[in-house]
Amino acid sequence: MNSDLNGNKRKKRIGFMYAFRGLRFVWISEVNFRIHVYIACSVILFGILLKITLSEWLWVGFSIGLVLSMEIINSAIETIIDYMFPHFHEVAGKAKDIAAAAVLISALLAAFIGMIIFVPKVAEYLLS
Ligand SMILES: Nc1ncnc2c1ncn2[C@@H]1O[C@H](COP(=O)(O)OP(=O)(O)OP(=O)(O)O)[C@@H](O)[C@H]1O
Repeated sequence: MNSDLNGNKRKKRIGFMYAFRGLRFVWISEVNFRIHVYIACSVILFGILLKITLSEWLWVGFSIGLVLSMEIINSAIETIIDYMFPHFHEVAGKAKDIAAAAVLISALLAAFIGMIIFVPKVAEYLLS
């Protein structure tokens, strides 16, 4: 019983290592992911400079997490499609386009949330 529990804990720790390996893989191979991380860092910097509120931080954090997660899932889908369809295939293209659409929707939502939070603050700053 006890050894089972310990075994599971060990598996969990190893699972985290696999996740970090996945993160490293996406960072190295996906330029779009790196661009999103740079944008996220800039948004966080702006948030600090413009002193956004706690609830605004929650929306910003949610948006960043959503976009990066979608980008990671998109990369996983692309990886498996590239393996299964090394040559042009209608289904491969369709699946990739659909996965890319998920990233687009999350990025549009993040941009919308970002505009609602930051545009009034930037305008106030510029007019003061
Ligand atoms: N094997 C394929 N068969 C048919 N169409 C494909 C195939 N691979 C890619 N495509 C088409 O080309 C588009 C771009 O594919 P690509 O693999 O370059 O992904 P991407 O969206 O540019 O992402 P990334 O640059 O992160 O790899 C796809 O959305 C799809 O429409």
